[in-house]
Amino acid sequence: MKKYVSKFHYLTHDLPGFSHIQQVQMACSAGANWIQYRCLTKPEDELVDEINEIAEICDEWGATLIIANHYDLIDRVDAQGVHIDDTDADLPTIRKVIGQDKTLGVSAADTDELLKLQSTGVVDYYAYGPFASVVTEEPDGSIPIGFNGYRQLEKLGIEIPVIAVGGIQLGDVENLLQTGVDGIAVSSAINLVADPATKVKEFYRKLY
Ligand SMILES: Cc1ncc(COP(=O)(O)OP(=O)(O)O)c(N)n1
Ligand SMILES: Cc1ncsc1CCOP(=O)(O)O
Ligand SMILES: [Mg+2]
Repeated sequence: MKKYVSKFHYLTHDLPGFSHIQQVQMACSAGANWIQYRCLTKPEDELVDEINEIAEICDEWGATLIIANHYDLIDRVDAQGVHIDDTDADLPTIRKVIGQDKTLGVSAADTDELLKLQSTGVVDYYAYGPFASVVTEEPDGSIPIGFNGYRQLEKLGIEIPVIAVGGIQLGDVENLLQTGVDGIAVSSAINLVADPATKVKEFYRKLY
């Protein structure tokens, strides 16, 4: 079943003084229609409450909610899908756990990983990156893909939407879209600036 995947994925981030809930309120009210809750710090019981509070905000604004990694929580939260950052995860099992109706996105860092994901037949979109260096993370050895890397996608015969991610700034959007990617995912370029809501709107204006 082919599912709708937005051109713009807004990712929350663990930040002092700007909670995930505040981030989602900001993004939805600025027009974001696809929110990924990416919390790497909280225990499970706190996650469930926070995700359900965020789900209410998303419902109010008509935004899709994806949760990063915690697919095992899917029956306890009102989210429309899951993003898995580990390409080596047992994706067919994860698909079984979440069911056919939920969206399943997975990260890939090179073309071999993309092809491996494609061979599973259970993934709805690929997040391919990092595009450039990611300021909020310790270096993990990933080689930035850059515009040229995304231009190679056409030759690979990838049939599922590819979302560029990692270190994307507003000024990169036009050129990224010309490479053939289906969309972009952004966290830092929005969450770390003084006026994040204006930045969300600027990303939308570049994308549509
Ligand atoms: C849309 C999207 N892309 C990437 C990630 C996470 O990035 P990744 O580097 O694959 O994983 P971690 O840094 O979280 O280990 C994401 N969550 N969503
Ligand atoms: C944390 C992370 N690591 C690789 S992609 C990604 C998500 C967002 O990257 P950015 O914060 O640069 O938009
Ligand atoms: Mg990473």
